[in-house]
Amino acid sequence: MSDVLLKVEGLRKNFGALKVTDNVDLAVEAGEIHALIGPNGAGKTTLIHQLSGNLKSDFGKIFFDGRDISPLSMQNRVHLGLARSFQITSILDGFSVLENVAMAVQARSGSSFRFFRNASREDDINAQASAALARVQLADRAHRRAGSLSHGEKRQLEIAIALATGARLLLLDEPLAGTGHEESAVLVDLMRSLRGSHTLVLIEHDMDAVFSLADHVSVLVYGRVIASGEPAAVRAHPDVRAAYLGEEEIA
Ligand SMILES: Nc1ncnc2c1ncn2[C@@H]1O[C@H](COP(=O)(O)OP(=O)(O)OP(=O)(O)O)[C@@H](O)[C@H]1O
Repeated sequence: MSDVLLKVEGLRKNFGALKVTDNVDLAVEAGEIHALIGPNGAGKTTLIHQLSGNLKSDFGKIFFDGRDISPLSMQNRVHLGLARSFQITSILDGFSVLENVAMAVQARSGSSFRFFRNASREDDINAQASAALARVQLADRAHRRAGSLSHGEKRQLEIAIALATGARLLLLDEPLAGTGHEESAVLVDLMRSLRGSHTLVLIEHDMDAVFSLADHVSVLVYGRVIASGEPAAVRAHPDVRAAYLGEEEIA
């Protein structure tokens, strides 16, 4: 039985005369890894901006857990559990890795904490931050300066920060961009480990990673979804093969 967490209906965004996203429908099931692929300029990043609330849509609706979130700000969407990594989070290089995550926990808890002593509140925040770091395999870096992390570790930290905001659905814009082979393998394992407990929507150009990771692939071309389904079916789709001719290798 399907359990759709994110549903998109007829979403559009024009920049002047350019239809950047054009009547996009999507259904993302809870717990799945859903990859958005498509040639350069297809509208993938714009769509992610629309989903996160960073960009207002011209038409269409977005439902998150059954609720119409189309009118909500990015901040309100984050509160509901929809977070865009690599955008809402900016790592503060001068703070420790743990402090970076603790700030996200604190931002989520806001004034809802009712502790008598500050120390117990701080302990609780640090415990939650440590749990998020353990989840992304960065526990041993907790007390390092965030600025000293490698590029791949910073991406792991960004995911920990998104988890610490209480995100149920993570929007990831090219999580593997700029990572080396080993870093990329760590991040792929990390994303795979989140399957089930979290829902991931990711844009990715690394087709090997996409087809090894994704449960569902949607293909955007000129702002339209030309195919959406299980990876094997999407890969074999003639329109998809035609769209990728001369682009990235999809086979
Ligand atoms: N703010 C903007 N104003 C005008 N045009 C824009 C704006 N943002 C994006 N575009 C245009 O919209 C189209 C889609 O851009 P978008 O970045 O969403 O594509 P993409 O699929 O993410 O591409 P890539 O894979 O290269 O990152 C492009 O032609 C781009 O030039």
